[in-house]
Amino acid sequence: MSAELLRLSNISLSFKGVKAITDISFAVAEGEICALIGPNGAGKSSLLNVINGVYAPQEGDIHFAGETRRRMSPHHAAELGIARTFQNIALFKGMSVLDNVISGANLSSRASWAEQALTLGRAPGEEDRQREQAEEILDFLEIQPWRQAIVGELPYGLQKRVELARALAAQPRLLLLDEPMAGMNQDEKRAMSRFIRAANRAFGATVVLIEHDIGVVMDVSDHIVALDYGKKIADGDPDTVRHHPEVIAAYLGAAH
Ligand SMILES: Nc1ncnc2c1ncn2[C@@H]1O[C@H](COP(=O)(O)OP(=O)(O)OP(=O)(O)O)[C@@H](O)[C@H]1O
Repeated sequence: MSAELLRLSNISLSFKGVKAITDISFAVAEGEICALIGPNGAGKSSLLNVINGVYAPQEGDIHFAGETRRRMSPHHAAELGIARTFQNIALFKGMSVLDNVISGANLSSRASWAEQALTLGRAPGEEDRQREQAEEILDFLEIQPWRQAIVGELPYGLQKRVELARALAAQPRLLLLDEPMAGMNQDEKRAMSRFIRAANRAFGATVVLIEHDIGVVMDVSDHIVALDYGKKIADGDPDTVRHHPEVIAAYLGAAH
């Protein structure tokens, strides 16, 4: 069995006294694809925001790559190799596909921001390396034909793929994908699932994703954690979680 990359221990988070997450614990093994599922408002996005340091939980600890902490800044999370995509695409819409992907590489660059701005130190060689790597990722995700296209002018499904490319350019150890298939038709979802699986294998990135389409979730994930009203209701392999009575009741539409 693979080593643990991430473990959440007894995480609780509330907003002005309203509980979004209650006492959630689970572990993600290095190299796996883990899906967070649950109805609207179950706490899935909040949990991603805890993992990448945007929200500070009131209780609990996050263990990541050998470090344990209550919270970390988003900046530190990026340095540790945590990258993410967003429910509503967060790309530079007026820039080219290639430049967007290169901007993702900058997040993990060893040259400091000041060095890059002044093109001192490691920055010039770094720039070539980043461009080369960005081109490789564009090839891998089959978006090379649009490399010079302006992102905002591309169809939605392709923009989602560019966002995945940008996150991969940071060479993450942990990739957080918030609804990577949202708004896609079945063909686009199938293609995106294939790219996520391929990226997981080829780049060795562990993935935690949020997805509502249960068919896609069953197909793409090794491990599923189900939430309802901020609590964990099931945790295991897809087959176990699919047949869990609380999951059937809460998520798959049976009456409460
Ligand atoms: N910044 C915030 N301020 C106040 N309440 C919040 C905030 N973020 C989330 N919440 C609340 O926390 C709860 C969990 O929300 P969250 O967005 O994490 O759920 P979700 O499972 O991702 O839902 P969805 O599938 O609709 O995206 C909800 O009740 C939500 O209203």
